[in-house]
Amino acid sequence: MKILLVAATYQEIEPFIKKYAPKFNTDELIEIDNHQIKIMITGVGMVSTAYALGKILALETFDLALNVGIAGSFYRNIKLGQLVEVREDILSELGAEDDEEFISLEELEMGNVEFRASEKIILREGFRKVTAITVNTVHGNEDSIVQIRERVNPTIETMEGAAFFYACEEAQVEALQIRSISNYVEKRNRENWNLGLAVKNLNDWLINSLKYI
Ligand SMILES: O=C(O)c1cccc(C(=O)CC[C@H]2O[C@@H](n3cnc4c(=O)[nH]cnc43)[C@H](O)[C@@H]2O)c1
Repeated sequence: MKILLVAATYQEIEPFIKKYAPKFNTDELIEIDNHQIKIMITGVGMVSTAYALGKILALETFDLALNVGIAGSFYRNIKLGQLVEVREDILSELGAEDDEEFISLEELEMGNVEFRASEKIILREGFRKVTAITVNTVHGNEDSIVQIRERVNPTIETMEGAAFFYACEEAQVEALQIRSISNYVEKRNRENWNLGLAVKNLNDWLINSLKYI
């Protein structure tokens, strides 16, 4: 299978790159068992993700695009360092304010804001399946966290996932998204993040289990 492995930053998949592509360059095709894997680092956020994906998917075909990275969880029953599989991802900020109310782009009949993972490619791991939102501004304020929980009730949030699914849907490429929880969505406190554990667990999975897809 030809797989496009997509991460926002080099650091999130550094252990995997150091093991399989120590002289990492973006054109390299890595061979792991029966797979050929191309790595793409998009930069943080929806705009850079959509641009990077749009560019490569216009030129090359892939059997699967796999978006990996860290994420924040709205739920404390998901442990820091736990891997989750995003099945549905929502562009929760795309719409209009109507005084106290929010009207989504979908309700405005101007486009889709919900994107789904591939139904065809099923991972053997029993990762918790979650609904994500994709945001430009990481939630870090108690009032805005209450509001988004009431309006959407997402399980996790990232800054890229829905843009990734959107680009893959447009290019008709099967897409999966695996995230490792680095922090809880709460009033901003970077000291509570466990980036090291999240990156380690994500990369242990990539190194040991990518071959089983
Ligand atoms: O220090 C900050 O306040 C801050 C603001 C914006 C971005 C960051 C990052 O560290 C990049 C986040 C990176 O990881 C994903 N991520 C991880 N946790 C969250 C979250 O709670 N909410 C949204 N995204 C998150 C995200 O996909 C980025 O790629 C720090």
